[in-house]
Amino acid sequence: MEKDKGKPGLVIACGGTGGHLFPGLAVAEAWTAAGGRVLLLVSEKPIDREASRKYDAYRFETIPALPKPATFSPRMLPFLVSVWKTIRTCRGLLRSFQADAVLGMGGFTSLPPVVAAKKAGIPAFVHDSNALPGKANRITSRWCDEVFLGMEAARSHFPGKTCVVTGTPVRRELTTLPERSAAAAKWGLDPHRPTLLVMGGSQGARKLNSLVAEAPLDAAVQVLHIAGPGDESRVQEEVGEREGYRIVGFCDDMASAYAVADAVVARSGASSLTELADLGLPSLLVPFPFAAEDHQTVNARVFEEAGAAILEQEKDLDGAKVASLVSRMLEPQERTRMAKAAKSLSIPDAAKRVCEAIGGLMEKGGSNR
Ligand SMILES: CC(=O)N[C@H]1[C@@H](OP(=O)(O)OP(=O)(O)OC[C@H]2O[C@@H](n3ccc(=O)[nH]c3=O)[C@H](O)[C@@H]2O)O[C@H](CO)[C@@H](O)[C@@H]1O
Repeated sequence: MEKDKGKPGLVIACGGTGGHLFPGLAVAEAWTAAGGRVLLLVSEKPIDREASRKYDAYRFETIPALPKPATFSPRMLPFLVSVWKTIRTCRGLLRSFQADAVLGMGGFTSLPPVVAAKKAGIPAFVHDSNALPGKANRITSRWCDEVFLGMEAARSHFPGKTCVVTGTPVRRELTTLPERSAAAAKWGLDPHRPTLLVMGGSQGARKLNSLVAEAPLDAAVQVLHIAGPGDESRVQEEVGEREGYRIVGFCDDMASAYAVADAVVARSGASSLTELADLGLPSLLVPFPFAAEDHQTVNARVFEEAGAAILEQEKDLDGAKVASLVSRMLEPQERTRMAKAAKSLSIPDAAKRVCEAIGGLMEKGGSNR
C-alpha cells in the first residue's frame, strides 16, 4: 500500500468482541482526526463483522481469533503454531501499511501484532479496560513500551511496566446523544415514561435476558431490551405481548438507546461500564459468571463501591428481585444520587489521551526496547 507520506500510521488490533472493537474504533477516530492513518485488525467472528459494518471508512484486515487453551492441553501446540503463523502475517501487514506504532486492545488477538511490532522495532502498546486485567494482556505487555489502563485498579497487575491511566476510549457517536424525544420515537416509546435499558454486552446474555423478561416490572416502566444477536425471538416469546416493551437483537445505534434510558440492567463488561459512567446512568450490574477470573465482578465492584451501581450475582436473582431493584433505581432521589456517582467515575477524552501518549513516545524516538 502507498504510504501517505507524513501521516503517522497506527495499527490497532481490536478483534474478538465489542469490548475490544469499540474502544479500538474510538482510538481510530481520534488518531485520524489528528491527521494519522489507521489499519484495524479484527477477527473473522460474526460479532466483529456486525459491529464494524457502520465504520467502513476505515481499512480492516482479519487475523485469526486465538483462544488460548489450558497450559497442558493437547491443543497448546496447534495454538502456538497459529500464534507463530499469525505473527508472520502481521509482520507482512505492518510492512505493507508502513506502520509507525501498534496498539492492542486486548485478548490473544493482540499478541501477534504486538510481537510483530517488536520484531520490526516499532513502538507497541496495549490497552486494558478492566479492573482485573486479562491474562492475554499481562503476557502481551512484556513486548510493549507502555500499558494504557481503563481503571487505576489494574495498575498493580503490570509490575515493572510504565502504566498510564487513560480511561477506556468511547466512540464519538456516544459523546453527544440525540434528543430523548427523537430517540423515544425511534424505538416507538413514550419519552415521558420511565425507561429501563437492558443490555447484555455485545454478544448478549441469555440468563440475564430471561431474568428481566420474567420480572414483574411496574406497569409505568417501559423497557428497551437489547437481547443480543440470536436471542431476540426467544426473549420475545418469554415477554409475550407487553405494552411499552421493545426487543432488539444487536443494537447498532447505542446513542439512541442510551438517550432514552433512565436506568440500566447490564453485564459489567468494561466498555459498557465506561459508557454508563460517561453518561451518568444508574445501573443494576449482573456480572457474566463465566468471565475469565470473574473479572466482571471486579469491574462491577468499582461501580458498587462508588455508589454508582447495584451489584448482584445472577444466581441470587429472580424476576421479583430484579423488579424491586429496578423500582429502587428509578426512584427519583436514588436515581439522581446514583447518576452523580456514575459520572464521578468518568474519564473523558480517553481516546485522545491514548493518541497523545502514543504520539509522545513516537516523538521521543520510537521504541525504547
Ligand atoms: C463476556 C466477556 O468476557 N466480556 C468481556 C468483553 O466485552 P463485551 O463485548 O462482552 O462487553 P463490553 O461491555 O466491554 O462492550 C460492549 C460494547 O458493545 C456495545 N454494544 C453492545 C450491545 C449492542 O447491541 N450494541 C453495541 O454496540 C456497547 O455499547 C459497548 O461499547 O471484553 C471486555 C473488555 O476486555 C470485558 O470487560 C468483558 O468482560
